[in-house]
Amino acid sequence: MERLEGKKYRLNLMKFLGEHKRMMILSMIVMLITTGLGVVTPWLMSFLVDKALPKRDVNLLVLCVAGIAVIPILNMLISALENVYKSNVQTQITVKLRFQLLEKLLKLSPITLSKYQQGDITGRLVRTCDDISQFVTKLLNGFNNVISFLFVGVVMVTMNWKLSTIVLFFAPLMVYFYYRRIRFWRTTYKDISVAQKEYDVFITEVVPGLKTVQTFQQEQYEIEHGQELNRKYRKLQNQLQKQRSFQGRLFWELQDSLSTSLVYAAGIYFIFHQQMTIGQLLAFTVYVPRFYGAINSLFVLYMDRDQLKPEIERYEEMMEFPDENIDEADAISLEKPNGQIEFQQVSFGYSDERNILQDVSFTIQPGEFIGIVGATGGGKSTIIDLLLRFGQPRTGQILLDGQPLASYQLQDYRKHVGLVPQDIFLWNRTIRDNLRYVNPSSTEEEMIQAAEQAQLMSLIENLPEGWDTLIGDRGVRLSGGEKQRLAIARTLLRKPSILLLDEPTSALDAKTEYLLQECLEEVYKDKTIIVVAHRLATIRNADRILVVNKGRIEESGSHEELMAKQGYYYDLAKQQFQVSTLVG
Ligand SMILES: Nc1ncnc2c1ncn2[C@@H]1O[C@H](COP(=O)(O)OP(=O)(O)OP(=O)(O)O)[C@@H](O)[C@H]1O
Repeated sequence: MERLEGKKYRLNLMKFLGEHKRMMILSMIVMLITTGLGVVTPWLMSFLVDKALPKRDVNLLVLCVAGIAVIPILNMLISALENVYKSNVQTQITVKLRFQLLEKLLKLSPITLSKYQQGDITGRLVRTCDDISQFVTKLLNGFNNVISFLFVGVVMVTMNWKLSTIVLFFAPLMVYFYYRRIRFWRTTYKDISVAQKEYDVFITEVVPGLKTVQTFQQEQYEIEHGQELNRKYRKLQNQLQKQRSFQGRLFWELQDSLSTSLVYAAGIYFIFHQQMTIGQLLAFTVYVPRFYGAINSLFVLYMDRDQLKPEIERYEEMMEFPDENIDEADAISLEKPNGQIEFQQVSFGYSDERNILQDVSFTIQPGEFIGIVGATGGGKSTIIDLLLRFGQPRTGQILLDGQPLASYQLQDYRKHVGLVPQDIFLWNRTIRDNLRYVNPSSTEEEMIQAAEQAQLMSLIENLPEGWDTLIGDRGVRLSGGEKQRLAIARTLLRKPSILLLDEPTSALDAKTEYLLQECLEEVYKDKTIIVVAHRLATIRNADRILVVNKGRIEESGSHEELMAKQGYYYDLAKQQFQVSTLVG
């Protein structure tokens, strides 16, 4: 299925900060204070050496020493406060990013999402959001560094502009170094992001697949596979960290010692020529590493931004998908459908290369019970998917009560359609909660009625905790047939006007299937029912049977008509039943 062109989505990280103005302002104030305090200490030191000491002014001396002692404590307290604010902002941004992405995912069709691996989606929903929000708070540190850089710069220039000019000598060198390195590291960042995704996918597959792993004794293979993925990730991370810390650290130390030596040499020269005081030189020895430290941190922030880029792109890619579960501007509401469904030359494919359904046309009258059978992979479930509006026909159209399906408000339409899918999904909640999920306002009587219709009551009555039994992940504590009956009861509780059942009884014994069918036919005699089945017994009583093969309707008619035709259906039946008993 071709991807619809979505609007470009760009994550504006600054906007996130803007949305937390109060906290940002507080954080900024705290940062200004801490940066200011950081500048005051060296200034007090120079004051102590140049003014208090020569004058032997005890009061001034005590004041300077007290200031030098108290400022770090104040700094620490204020920084702790700032950290609390920052982590608060970070949590809020994580929640917002996750929620925004979840909201988007819920607007996409399962067909679109089937192109992605589950682990990849979970990774985006959790880790990617965490990484992004962590970076957003690092941006606050970036402001801190800019302020520190400007503050220290201004104080240095005011103190001694000549020495300040010499100090700046190393700045272009630093810019050049980082410029070269950043370009080199960029590829590694991408590889790390891919390796992370691979591990996410592996772990989300291996846990639900535990039964398969153990049955086929592939534990060792999975351990080795997991180790291999981890090794790859660790190797890339180590390589990057080694380069970042070793090359970065080496350059930083070199630059630090050279600039400090130059400051000392030039400073002593200026002192000899009475162009500078000893106190000022002392202050410079503290300011210079702080000045370059701020520049260094800004580059580190830039590198972190680079590292985060693939993650941001992963997030944006998902957000760029156009919403699929939205209505046309003039969509009409649907009070209660009669249930007449018409496929008019419908073609559909999941990818551009191949059509799964080809020119499919049929009409279902209100209240008809339709069976769909055919070879595996022929497109039966795809017909159900289209009826649920998970995809749009590539050509042709589907009508409900004479109107295009797409012209109805989607939420309205889906209210009237009930599905029992082939691949049943149940929540790890109680039986009661699984039923209530589809109709929270249902009464106890309605739930019992749905359970009775789905032949589920015998199960509930035999469970020690009855309705309040927890059924495990995806209903793992239930048998296949029990899951199917619970899924049927759940759908019946919705009281849909159109009932779609995709292999609903494949795991049931013949007697239970018979009882269920009797019940369904009775309850749904005036409603439209479409049942996809491989077992022909399931649809034998249908008003009409559509035989789907390779994306086309090969035959259609009642069981008797199709048997008499001796075509595709007859061959299918021959494989399943004693032909003589059926024809008779
Ligand atoms: N989400 C998807 N993405 C890509 N291809 C898909 C997707 N779902 C189904 N297909 C392909 O579409 C074809 C028809 O699938 P469909 O599930 O409709 O067949 P079916 O007749 O219901 O088969 P079965 O009887 O085995 O359930 C298959 O070849 C299948 O591989």
